[in-house]
Amino acid sequence: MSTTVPSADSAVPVSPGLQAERDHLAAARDALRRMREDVEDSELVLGDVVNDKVTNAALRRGRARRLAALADVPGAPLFFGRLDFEPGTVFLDDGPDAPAPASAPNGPGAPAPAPAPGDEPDRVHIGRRHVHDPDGRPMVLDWRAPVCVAYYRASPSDRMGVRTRRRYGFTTLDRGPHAEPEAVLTAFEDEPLTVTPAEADQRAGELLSAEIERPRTGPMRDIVATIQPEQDDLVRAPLSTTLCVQGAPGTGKTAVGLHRVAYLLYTERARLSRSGVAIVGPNRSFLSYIRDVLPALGEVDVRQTTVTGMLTAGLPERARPAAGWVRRTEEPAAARIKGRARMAEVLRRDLWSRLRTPEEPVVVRRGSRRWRLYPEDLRPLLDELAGRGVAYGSGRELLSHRIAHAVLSLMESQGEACDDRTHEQVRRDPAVRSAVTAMWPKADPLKLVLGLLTDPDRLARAAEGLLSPEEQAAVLLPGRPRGPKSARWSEEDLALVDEAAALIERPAGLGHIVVDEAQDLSPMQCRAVGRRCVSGSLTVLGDIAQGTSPSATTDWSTLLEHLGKPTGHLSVLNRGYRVPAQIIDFAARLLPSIAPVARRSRTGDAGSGHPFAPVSVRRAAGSLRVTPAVDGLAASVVDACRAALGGEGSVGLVAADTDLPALREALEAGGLPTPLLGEADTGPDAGRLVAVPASLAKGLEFDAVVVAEPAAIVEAEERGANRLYVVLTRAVSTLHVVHVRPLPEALRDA
Ligand SMILES: Nc1ncnc2c1ncn2[C@@H]1O[C@H](COP(=O)(O)OP(=O)(O)OP(=O)(O)O)[C@@H](O)[C@H]1O
Repeated sequence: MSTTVPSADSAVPVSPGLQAERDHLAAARDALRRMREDVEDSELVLGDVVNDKVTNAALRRGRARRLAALADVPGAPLFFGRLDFEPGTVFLDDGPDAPAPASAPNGPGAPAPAPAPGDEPDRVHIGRRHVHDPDGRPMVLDWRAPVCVAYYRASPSDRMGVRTRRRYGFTTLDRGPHAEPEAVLTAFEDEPLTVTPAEADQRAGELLSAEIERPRTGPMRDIVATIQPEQDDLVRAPLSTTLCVQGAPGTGKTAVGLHRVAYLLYTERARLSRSGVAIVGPNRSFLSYIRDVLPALGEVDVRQTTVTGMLTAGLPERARPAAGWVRRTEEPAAARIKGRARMAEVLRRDLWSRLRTPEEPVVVRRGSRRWRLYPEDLRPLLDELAGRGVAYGSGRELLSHRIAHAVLSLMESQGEACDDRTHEQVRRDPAVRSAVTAMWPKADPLKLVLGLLTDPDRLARAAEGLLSPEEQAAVLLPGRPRGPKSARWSEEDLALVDEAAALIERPAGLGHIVVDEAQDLSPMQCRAVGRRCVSGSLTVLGDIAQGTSPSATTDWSTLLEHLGKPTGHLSVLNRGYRVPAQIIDFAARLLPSIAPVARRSRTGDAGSGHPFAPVSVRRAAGSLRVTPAVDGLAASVVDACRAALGGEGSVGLVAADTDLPALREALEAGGLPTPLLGEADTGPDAGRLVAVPASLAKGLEFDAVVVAEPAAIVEAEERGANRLYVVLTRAVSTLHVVHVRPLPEALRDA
């Protein structure tokens, strides 16, 4: 049975069922407001002695966080679904006060018993936040609660105790510039789980397509109302599991990663709020695109960064070049060499080659007496420590203790009384300190890498047997930088700096890291991410066919090894949600050349001939147009963009980075000023039409995409054909390819 009232207009009569749901929504909103007020009114100030001030500040931060987590989500209803369970499945008695364990009383395929008169179901509304009434009775359950699993996974063949699943349609009312938009329920659809599996599939498919095709106007939105069973499996995998997800374009990898973070924070909040969680994405435009998803799910405390952002966060601000840490793009060949894992050994050798065996004795004066340690006494101390596998930085400290201990042994053998104070005094004695500095010099990661990459002889010593002379020449830094601040670092250099920093002092660990577009990480970058997660776990998301970096991986198991998680569990997502079949079939023609099957990793076959191709869940007639630009590229692109703006939602014009300026000028001249993605203050929500350099298209999507001159995108870089594959798979509804030059061979005759 389904009820649909397509309008939010109060003049249109609504069915009693829909009215009841609207009333419940209004009551839940009131209850959430009261929950917020309770937090706002909570007493914070304990006093003004110093300790209390510290505690107060922490309490204030905690309160701000709780308030942010209790914020209503403007434009989205507080609940998106409802489950009617068999009576007694969820609640112990006849009310929602006492939840029972969420076990499924009916085994897979068990028929639904016919409801007896008065046989009221256990009813739960499901939303992004938990909301309870003033008596503590749940009005909306958080989607992450165990009982809500059934919303995503129950099916006619395994009902999990559910009689009926209800999904809501809503519309967002714009309340003017000074008020938040308001979500109004306009419809609901009931899915009895007593139908045949085929009927259920068809109905669920229609709902899903409607949700995916809802026009986009801004940053990515959550998919919490329509997470699919294969996605839910990954979202709810336990924290201890490191997951690696190979997924073709638009299969929901990013969405899964973000929802998994929200889920883990719900189930393991205490552990993860101590250790921290981070999301690592390919670039700042992507981060800006995904920025609203976690806050919409009530999670406001997750760091979202790029790999380089993560690696440079701990570097001293005073050493930061004025133009930013990354000032140079590495040539592909040099990038590959610098990205290889063996660079870690080059750095290790260079760092530890700084140890010096002493040539002079250490002489400690105490009163009228002098205590001497000779080089032959000191050398074993140095060798023993160097062989123990300690971090370089802590070795200095340990050496000073060893030397003090040896001096104290001498003193005691001569009848001197020694205690801990004597040990500390000897350890801090200037003679001991300067011996330590001579034997175990201080090290700074930036200076170490700078020194190594600007001194061919030093590099040759460290790289012997690891890098050929040509490879050594390729990794040297350009120019003659005087110090770290004037060096022109590349992203690959900064991964080396991070390796050096970790050799000196091990970095603090995080509880969980999600790495998106992980196929592009070099082995050295993987090591950098992995060492921040030694005792935590990772969610590694990517697509081998979308690898565009010089070091892009061709094999997930190797990448997992570099991340330090060789037993990570590999899963494949192959149901494509974003891109209609006509478009994905067109783009997938590139796959045999960009991701030859011989290079496939342990993935399953998607069923469409290539292991990395998705099977689209949607077909959309007329979604693909490929047209030669008869009036020249710019004029045709302007026409294509104008036509795309005739439809609903967002429009992305994607072209080779160097082609974009001329195209933007033509658009401006044609009355369509088009902001550039990545420009200050322009995110994907800057306007309906945005110009996207091909190099920044990864991970983004638009309702309509215009791609200008594929040949130029292919030519722009070494893995340009992979880049083109990324670019061609950004469209949700329509893709229009405009070209003057011949298309890449695989795409001809479209
Ligand atoms: N279960 C779902 N319900 C509704 N929309 C979905 C679902 N799964 C994915 N989508 C939508 O499909 C689109 C693609 O999702 P997402 O960006 O997570 O895919 P991806 O695998 O990371 O793609 P790419 O590799 O191309 O970056 C998004 O708009 C997302 O909201």
